[in-house]
Amino acid sequence: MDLVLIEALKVDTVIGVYDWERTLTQTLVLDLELATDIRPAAADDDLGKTLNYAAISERINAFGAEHRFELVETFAERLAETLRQEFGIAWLRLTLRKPGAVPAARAVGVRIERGERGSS
Ligand SMILES: Nc1nc2c(c(=O)[nH]1)N=C([C@H](O)[C@@H](O)CO)CN2
Repeated sequence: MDLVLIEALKVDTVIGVYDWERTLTQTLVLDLELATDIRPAAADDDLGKTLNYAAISERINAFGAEHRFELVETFAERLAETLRQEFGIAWLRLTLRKPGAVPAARAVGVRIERGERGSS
């Protein structure tokens, strides 16, 4: 199975468990690997036959503006569900980093994989 990639996408959102975090916007950094078969799009040179990484990136930014979760786990899980439903993504790997959350670390976060990854 082939992959469409989105790397180091910055997403502004209200996120965090502490009171001070409920009053401001923070920036998450997302990496996504999205399984698809790129051959139909490549054969016809047709964007309509693949996953449009620009449209998906816009949707992720809108998702960040729409929601105010406490946990990065919740953001990742709900975003994965939304993208799989809306874009028909069979399998994805999502890495979500919250830079600055732990000052001694470059970033902290979660990585999830959802769906069935095809074999061809
Ligand atoms: N596993 C998690 N641990 C923590 C989270 C989280 O979302 N998942 N969040 C926080 C705080 O919001 C932190 O980011 C503030 O700096 C702490 N631990």
